[in-house]
Amino acid sequence: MECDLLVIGSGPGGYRAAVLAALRGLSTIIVEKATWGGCCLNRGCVPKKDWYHTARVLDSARHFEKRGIVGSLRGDLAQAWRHQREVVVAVRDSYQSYLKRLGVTALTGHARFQDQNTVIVEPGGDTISPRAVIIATGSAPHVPEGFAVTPGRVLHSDLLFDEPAPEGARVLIVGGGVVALEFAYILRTFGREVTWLARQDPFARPEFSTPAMKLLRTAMADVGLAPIRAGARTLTTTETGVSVTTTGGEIMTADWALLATGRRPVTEGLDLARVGVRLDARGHIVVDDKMRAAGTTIYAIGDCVAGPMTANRALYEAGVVIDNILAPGSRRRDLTRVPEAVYSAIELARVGLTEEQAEDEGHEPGVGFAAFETSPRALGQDEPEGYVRLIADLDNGAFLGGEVLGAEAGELIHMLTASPSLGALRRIAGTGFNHPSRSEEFQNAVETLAAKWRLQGYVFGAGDGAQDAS
Ligand SMILES: Cc1cc2nc3c(=O)[nH]c(=O)nc-3n(C[C@H](O)[C@H](O)[C@H](O)COP(=O)(O)OP(=O)(O)OC[C@H]3O[C@@H](n4cnc5c(N)ncnc54)[C@H](O)[C@@H]3O)c2cc1C
Ligand SMILES: NC(=O)c1ccc[n+]([C@@H]2O[C@H](COP(=O)([O-])OP(=O)(O)OC[C@H]3O[C@@H](n4cnc5c(N)ncnc54)[C@H](O)[C@@H]3O)[C@@H](O)[C@H]2O)c1
Repeated sequence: MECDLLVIGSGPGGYRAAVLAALRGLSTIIVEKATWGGCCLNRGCVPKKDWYHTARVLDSARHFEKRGIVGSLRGDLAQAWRHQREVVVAVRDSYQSYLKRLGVTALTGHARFQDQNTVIVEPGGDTISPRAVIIATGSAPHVPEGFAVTPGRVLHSDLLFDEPAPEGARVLIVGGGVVALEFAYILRTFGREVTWLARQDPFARPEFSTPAMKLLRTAMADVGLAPIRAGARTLTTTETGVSVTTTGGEIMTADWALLATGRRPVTEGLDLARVGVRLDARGHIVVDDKMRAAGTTIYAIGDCVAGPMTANRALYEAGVVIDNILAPGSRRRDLTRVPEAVYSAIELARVGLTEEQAEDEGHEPGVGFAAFETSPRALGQDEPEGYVRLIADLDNGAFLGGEVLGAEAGELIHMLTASPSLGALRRIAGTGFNHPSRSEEFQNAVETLAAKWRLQGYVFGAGDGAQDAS
């Protein structure tokens, strides 16, 4: 089989690359060895957000009495599991039919390189001669040495989505990353007793600001969640559950455990060495700033490449690579364009540079801020926590980065990703907003920023610098 582009892996990176390639006229084949849609669709973002929505609804019951709602709510994790499964199947069907409509050939099997110009798909043995290849083989849960996954007792996040969650009420979560942050909240809201072991402080994430971490910590504490600062040294299954020995020597028991101990890139069985694709010390595929992994025809994107392991990055990199295949060397990867969002006791989202990064790059950053506590929409929703925080370059009024905390932060962040450029702040200042809405706080944050740092000329378009920012 011949084609312009072969994509290996159908997660968000591979799927998006195949769609963009077909839309732009490339004959495209995509190969998937397991479930179509990869981690994000089947065991990550999509089902997680389905559960997160239910968790938020359950959590809103805290405000029922004062809102005049009578009654209480109780979460049923088994039914919530069935609900996420229905959503996943519906989305998967729509993805597959879209690929079909676009004329993308979808093959099932394990792809491996035979040489620079040939990829074999097993077990069928299809031989493909593509003009370019994108490796988008993603990642898999990392289980620390000495720990064993046992269905029904010791799970990683993949297993949590593959089978209905164990019934036991006492859950032990091991890990201080995003999976732990998100599932500690979801499981707690569904009524589980959560014991949370985190080797590192989960509220010390350099990509988010100190006020963001403070708010997250408070929101977690409000729902009864506080991590124990210790690692898990051993984790064994017992007749009735699990038993953990912490790095401090303490022994704790629970009905079941969730290992949220990271993910590792998947590259096995691809025969990458045959085509000169190199791996770094942690097993990630090494790419240049145009996402080239070997020569000018083999590219890699998403979780199999070093960087934040998010669907957002994989989706963005798909666009970078398709541009580079169509116009070689034309587009450089710029991760400041990729938003990040975390869904926990409070929703957090950010994009662009932090103040520290901005300073390191030679900018003079200034911050503008608008809190939701006076937003009529947020007050009416009983969710006044959070804020919009913007960082601008004081030398030219350019938008450098921003952060949103609070309800729907993952949606609101698009106010900043749509045009992250010199004129972004002026665009927000001049935008017509729906009132009352949470989005209006972006305008307030821009105005606060302008007043505080005397950036009115850049932001409102009159006076010094108006020309620069347009
Ligand atoms: C619990 C959880 C929640 C998450 N929530 C979010 C979120 O809210 N937002 C966000 O941005 N990110 C989230 N993520 C991260 C996100 O899911 C991943 O970053 C994303 O799926 C990576 O996409 P990818 O295309 O690189 O790879 P993957 O989604 O891992 O897909 C790779 C695919 O390649 C296939 N494959 C591998 N080798 C071969 C081969 N040799 N031949 C054929 N096929 C092969 C695999 O079977 C797989 O289907 C979450 C992750 C987890 C675990
Ligand atoms: N909203 C999102 O974008 C989102 C959501 C979920 C996952 N993800 C991505 O998926 C990837 C995996 O997430 P993760 O949270 O599993 O990984 P992670 O790498 O962020 O965190 C792993 C954590 O496990 C801890 N750990 C490892 N061994 C331990 C032990 N023995 N005892 C105690 N703690 C131990 C580490 O210290 C670390 O805090 C991340 O890269 C994340 O960005 C993204």
